[in-house]
Amino acid sequence: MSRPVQVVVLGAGSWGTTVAGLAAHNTPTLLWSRSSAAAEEINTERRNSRYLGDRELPAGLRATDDIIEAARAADVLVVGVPSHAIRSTLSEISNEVRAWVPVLSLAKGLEPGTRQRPTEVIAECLPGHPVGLLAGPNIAREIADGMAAAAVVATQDDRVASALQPLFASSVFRVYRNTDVLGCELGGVLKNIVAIASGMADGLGVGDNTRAMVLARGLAEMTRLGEAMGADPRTFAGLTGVGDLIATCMSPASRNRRVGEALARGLTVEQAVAELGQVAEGVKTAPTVMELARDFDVEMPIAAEVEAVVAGRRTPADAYRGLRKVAPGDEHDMA
Ligand SMILES: NC(=O)C1=CN([C@@H]2O[C@H](COP(=O)(O)OP(=O)(O)OC[C@H]3O[C@@H](n4cnc5c(N)ncnc54)[C@H](OP(=O)(O)O)[C@@H]3O)[C@@H](O)[C@H]2O)C=CC1
Ligand SMILES: O=C(CO)COP(=O)(O)O
Repeated sequence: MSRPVQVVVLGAGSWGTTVAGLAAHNTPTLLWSRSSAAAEEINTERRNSRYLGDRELPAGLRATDDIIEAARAADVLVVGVPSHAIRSTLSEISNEVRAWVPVLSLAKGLEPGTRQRPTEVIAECLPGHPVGLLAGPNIAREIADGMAAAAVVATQDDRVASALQPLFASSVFRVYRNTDVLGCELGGVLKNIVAIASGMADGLGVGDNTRAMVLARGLAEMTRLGEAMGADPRTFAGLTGVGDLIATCMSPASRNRRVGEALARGLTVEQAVAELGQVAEGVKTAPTVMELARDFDVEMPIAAEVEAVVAGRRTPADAYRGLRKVAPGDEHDMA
């Protein structure tokens, strides 16, 4: 009789812990935290109080602070640390993960400096492994509370995604497949920038029409850059595109949206991030996205204003005044 698949999740933040909880309902799951106190709390109290409050974690979930033990145990490796920490985390275990173990990214940012997507960083750190991602409109706390949601496993080889789907799925967590890894990954990355713009709009007290305009034109920017980079434009109309955009721009729990709101309240970006105490990937990713927009010659006026605010060159109110100056052309064209 074959033994069950061992899932290992690296990173015990809000989403890493939640995904580990999903997997633990289906198969043995080990969660690595760099904090021994957090690992102990998960093992003894079945809670990760810093990130998920009092929510109870499944009994089958085990945690460790030993990354070598975790890497060696993995039949499936899930990378749940923020984008800027993927390379340093995987460099510790590059010789420890068995050949052919599939690796799934949860991250929704770009690596500063290299401009690489998480799956590209993973492929460099763990060459030869099938690499993909799990993404979609997935606010961690709602899923940890058992509310219904859907996500996408994206891998180039559809057979790998088919094998991974049931490890994370449940009666309330639907897992779809998509072979457009680039499009799915960019959707998750780019919606964070629009969510900062949406939070700024809410902080400035705009109405629902303005909010809808930011979402619709933000989606147009995401799709334009994605298509220019080689993604399938249809992907942006799906869960990892417009789906994640809506969830992140509307949810009071979204960290990127909350950063935008804090900026509109007059906080500096450093103060906004400190107030949050969790990762908001859009802050670090905004300048990198603008570099890509220039390289691929794509107009991204909303992302440009967000980048200017995050860099401290513009106030949120000025950014919104700036957006009003963009001449509206054909809806399907550039700006
Ligand atoms: N939260 C959500 O709803 C969702 C998040 N995501 C994405 O998942 C990724 C992780 O986010 P999330 O779990 O929410 O983030 P959190 O801020 O909640 O947690 C980050 C985790 O990564 C660890 N970490 C941070 N820096 C390092 C480092 N340099 N080396 C090793 N570990 C590190 C933290 O450890 P410590 O606690 O010790 O600081 C913590 O365990 C992000 O890319 C995010 O965009 C995707 C979908 C949903
Ligand atoms: O990606 C997310 C939901 O799908 C979480 O968004 P935040 O990182 O803004 O909280």
